[in-house]
Amino acid sequence: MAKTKKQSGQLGLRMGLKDERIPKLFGLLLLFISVYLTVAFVSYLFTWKIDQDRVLRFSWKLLSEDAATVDNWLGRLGAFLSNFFIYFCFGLPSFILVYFLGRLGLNRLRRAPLRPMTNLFVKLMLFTLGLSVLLSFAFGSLTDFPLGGGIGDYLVSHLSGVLGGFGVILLLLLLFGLYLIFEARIDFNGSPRQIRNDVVDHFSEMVRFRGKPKPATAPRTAPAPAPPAPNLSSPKRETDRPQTLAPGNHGDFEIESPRPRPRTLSEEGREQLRGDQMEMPLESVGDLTLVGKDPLAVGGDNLIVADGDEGIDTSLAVTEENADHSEPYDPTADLPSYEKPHLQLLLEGETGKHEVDRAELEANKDQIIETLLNYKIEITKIRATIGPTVTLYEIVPAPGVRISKIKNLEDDIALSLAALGIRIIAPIPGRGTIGIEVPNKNPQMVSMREVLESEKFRTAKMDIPLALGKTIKNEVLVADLAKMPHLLVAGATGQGKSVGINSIIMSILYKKHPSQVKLVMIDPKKVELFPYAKLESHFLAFLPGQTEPITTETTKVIHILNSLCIEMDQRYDLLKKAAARNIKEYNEKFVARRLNPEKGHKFLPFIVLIIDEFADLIMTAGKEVEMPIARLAQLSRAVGIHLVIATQRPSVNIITGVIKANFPARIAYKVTAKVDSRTILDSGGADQLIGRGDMLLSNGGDVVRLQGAFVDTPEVEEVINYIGQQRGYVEPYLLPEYNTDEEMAGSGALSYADLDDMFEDAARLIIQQQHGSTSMVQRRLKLGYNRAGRIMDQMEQLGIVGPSQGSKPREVLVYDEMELTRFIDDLRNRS
Ligand SMILES: Nc1ncnc2c1ncn2[C@@H]1O[C@H](COP(=O)(O)OP(=O)(O)OP(=O)(O)O)[C@@H](O)[C@H]1O
Repeated sequence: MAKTKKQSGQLGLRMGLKDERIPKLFGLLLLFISVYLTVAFVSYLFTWKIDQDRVLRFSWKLLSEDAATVDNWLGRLGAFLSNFFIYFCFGLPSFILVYFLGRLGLNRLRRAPLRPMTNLFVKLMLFTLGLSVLLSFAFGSLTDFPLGGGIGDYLVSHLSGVLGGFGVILLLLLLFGLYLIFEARIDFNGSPRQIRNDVVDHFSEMVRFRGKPKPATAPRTAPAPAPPAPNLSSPKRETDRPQTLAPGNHGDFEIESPRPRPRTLSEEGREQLRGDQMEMPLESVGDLTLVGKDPLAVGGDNLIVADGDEGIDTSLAVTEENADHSEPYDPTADLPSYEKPHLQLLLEGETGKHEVDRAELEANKDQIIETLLNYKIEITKIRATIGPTVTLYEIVPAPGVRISKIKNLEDDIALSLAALGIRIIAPIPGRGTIGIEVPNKNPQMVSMREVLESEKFRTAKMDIPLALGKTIKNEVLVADLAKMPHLLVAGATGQGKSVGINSIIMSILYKKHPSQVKLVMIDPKKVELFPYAKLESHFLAFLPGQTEPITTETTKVIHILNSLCIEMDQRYDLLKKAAARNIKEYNEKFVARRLNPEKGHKFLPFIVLIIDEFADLIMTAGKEVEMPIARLAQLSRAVGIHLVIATQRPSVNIITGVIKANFPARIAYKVTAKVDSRTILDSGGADQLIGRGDMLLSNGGDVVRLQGAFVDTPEVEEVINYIGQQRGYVEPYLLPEYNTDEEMAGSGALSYADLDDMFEDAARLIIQQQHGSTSMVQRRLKLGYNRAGRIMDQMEQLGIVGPSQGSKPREVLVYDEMELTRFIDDLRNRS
């Protein structure tokens, strides 16, 4: 009994020490001390002359001597401590130590690992000493103030005795040089400007010191020009308005606050119209209701499908490491100086042009009513919602009127309204009303800039937010590509598809750091995406040895698609090892340092594959392209690989059943025939669009009409240049090597029949264990020495393991079992 009590007492003690409140308390105390000393030191700068005599006279007894008065703002303790540190120790650089105390306090409060603090302490201590010497040496004789403190003065007098004054200067320079080489690791190969930039970067980084140690494997970034200053001379559309961002905050959506642009009368009128909710009897003159809710926005945000990631088998043992709550891993730390593009690089939207005057509304409404009456369709109410390019008239038919009847009159109504692009939605899903969309006489262009600066986009907490355009209700629609999870874009030529692709890419570039998203670009037409090649060392991913980062040739495309499949398999493997269901969970674990990089774990960026025009690919390579696309589309969602594929040939031999089945989210621009619309959306509608970025977005059935955001090629180039000029990764993001069948066949003249019966088991074992040892195969599979040796040789011939290395195990060259299965299937098919 006594023993149990003792045990529980120990347990209590242990729990007490482990109690996370203790380091926090300690941290708070340190912070207090740091603030206290800062104030005392600052006060010392003003009061040192008055206080010094008293402090020196009383020494530490000052603290207990009530009669002694001092001027320091923090009393006798403040006077004593500041005198001690500044006068006796380090002079002005004492502030550096106070800074360190503050950092340590924060570190304890956050319960981050202590090791970086030790490093920081050593660094700052040396820096403090060096600075004390420098100050004493250079300015000590100019003032009575103890600039370098007692220690600085002592070292200077001692050193200058030994080395002479000039010797001290040389010594200081030597120390600085050593610091640059060993600590700042400055590369002296660059131009003087680059070296200077690197030094400045280093020191500013140190002062900012985020305490996030770079991962051991982090590539060192090459010296490159510092990020360019914001381009203040970027072109403006129409008006040359003042800058709206504070310098230095470019692209930082949180702090950027656009100045409200001057409103035009017509805009104000519109706003008011939109705000109004008027329901009037039909007979009255202005019997229009302007609604505030978008009846069509059945999609809206709902477009983003619920997060039902296809889970993977997580039964494997969890290999969690570093459960000691170290400081989170910061994927952006490899490129800390990267600045997202700022909004001034884009043109401002047109203003004052988009008038929808009341007369137009009334005329359209009257005509709709009249036309319907001609066909004996009575209605009880009509409401209008004005969008950027079209106005939606929502009508409530009189009881007893069949909806199909109205639907059949679509062409007649269009004819009588003498306008192109009438689209009838009968009924509007979930509302039981009928929608008639009529194009506005003066359509409004939706600029990329206004959608990017919208609150919705700026605050979007999505994995891959895409600001696609504005809905009929003039609301910016932001969709998450990660949840779509792939996007098929189609439309006749010249209707806005390329602009749409650019706006998708812009959304990503404006929101994401290069460590978070990688783009794989395929452009068989060779003209659309080539400007993005400049993002090679920032955002692009491609194959090793690929000279052009944007893939244009069909054979290379096949390689890259298969390589992405391998990347997908490898990612699944990593997820499985980490017992994570999807990339989000995986990265969360990695960031929390619960996955060990030494076991192959790494932060996984999202990968977005963009194919601008896949028609030619399907025509020339058929299944070879279609199959990997389908495989990726089916499986890649959970591992963060998303596809955006576009075509201007929306026919069934291009948008095949296989492709359609795997792309629930689709965008249709204007097409010429209803059948094309059906091919893309499974319904008509795209043939009635008006072009120039007018589009329908469908996600698993819901269809939303949008006016796509417009971004012009020069704007795109500005943004690309802004990013391209910044320092990038030394190593671009490379996809796994893909060996073609011929290459694999060359790896050995072995046929499937030649393989030992136990070959597959042995290969699986080796791959699972990632350990190429013959004796392990022997032992685990109960095989004789010779047979196991033969199997190993066969594996070597097939490139599964490397050559024998004497007594050491062979290198395992195949990473996961899926790859092995592919290997074996290929062999089997060939024989
Ligand atoms: N969102 C938009 N807002 C306003 N105008 C647009 C928009 N998108 C496209 N346009 C207009 O339509 C023209 C053609 O657009 P775009 O080049 O994107 O078409 P496309 O379908 O890609 O053509 P192609 O298939 O020949 O490449 C643009 O130059 C522009 O004038």
